[in-house]
Amino acid sequence: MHPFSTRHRIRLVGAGIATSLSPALHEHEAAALGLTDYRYDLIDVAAEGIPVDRSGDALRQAVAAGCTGLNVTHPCKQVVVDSLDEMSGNARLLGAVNTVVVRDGRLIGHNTDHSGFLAALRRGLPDATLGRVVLAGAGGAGSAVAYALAAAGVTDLRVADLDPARAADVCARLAAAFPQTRVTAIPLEAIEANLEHCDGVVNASPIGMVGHPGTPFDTDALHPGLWVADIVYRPLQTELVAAATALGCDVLDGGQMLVAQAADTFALLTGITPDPDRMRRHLGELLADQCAPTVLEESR
Ligand SMILES: NC(=O)C1=CN([C@@H]2O[C@H](COP(=O)(O)OP(=O)(O)OC[C@H]3O[C@@H](n4cnc5c(N)ncnc54)[C@H](O)[C@@H]3O)[C@@H](O)[C@H]2O)C=CC1
Ligand SMILES: O=C1C[C@@](O)(C(=O)O)C[C@@H](O)[C@@H]1O
Repeated sequence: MHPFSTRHRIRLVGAGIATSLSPALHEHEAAALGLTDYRYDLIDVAAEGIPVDRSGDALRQAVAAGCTGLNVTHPCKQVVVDSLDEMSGNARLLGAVNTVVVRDGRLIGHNTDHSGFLAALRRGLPDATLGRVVLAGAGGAGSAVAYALAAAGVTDLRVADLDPARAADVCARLAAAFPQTRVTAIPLEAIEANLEHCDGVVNASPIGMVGHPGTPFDTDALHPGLWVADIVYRPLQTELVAAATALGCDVLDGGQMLVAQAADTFALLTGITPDPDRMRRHLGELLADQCAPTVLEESR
């Protein structure tokens, strides 16, 4: 029997997600593929007064109420891990989940943030030198980005987080999985000094997203030889992306990763491989509707 149903009730669990473009991206792609019974809705734990440490319960309640698959986002990706029945190898190694597949009532955690970032990096910055790279933010998405950077061949990765224990945890996990990559936790205030001798920098902290204005470090430390990636996509043109673009750096915005991780999640949930080019075009249209100038548009 085919393990995939034709009825899909997908939920995104997270806080402050009202402006997420995932519902539109998923539903548009489903319709284009002829999946007429595909709905993607939000469970905003902040708006619904659900404490973050109970987000795993929210996830199970959603499944009991008929939900057939989930995305999980900030700040729940690590918290929900203990509520799952099973995890993919990558998700277990990362200790973070952004996709939950439901099979016979069992909740199986996956992580498409790492495959999504890797695909985005390869597509958006194909010539990036992958020697020494600084990563700001080691939360749910940051740990996945760190994994992708090590998998891409970065030889010296320096990780900073507001919470130094998180940076140390990601470094410990990666050191075991990627012995060829030197992985070091650095203090937040050391980012600028480290950038001087780096090839690239990635922001995987929420700084720059709607509700978290600013940049994760002083952009005076940027230099034109540096490639700059930001995974924040609301807005696409973060202050960091704007400063790096103005300086002539090679830049990757968060839209590329958004599409790539959504495509990987869609395939896990439906068993059908979506068309990432169509999804990218649709994201461009959604952002144009919001009157946002996009680097994604220019790179199409
Ligand atoms: N483009 C895409 O497809 C994706 C985008 N994102 C975005 O990435 C951001 C982070 O998401 P998650 O990792 O899920 O959140 P999270 O809450 O799990 O982790 C955020 C981490 O950033 C750290 N942090 C906060 N301020 C910082 C600063 N100034 N410098 C360094 N670290 C700092 C926090 O301590 C925490 O460890 C969000 O804006 C989210 O929307 C996340 C996943 C995919
Ligand atoms: O964290 C993110 C971003 C996202 O939550 C969104 O905003 O649409 C969708 C999630 O799948 C992904 O892991």
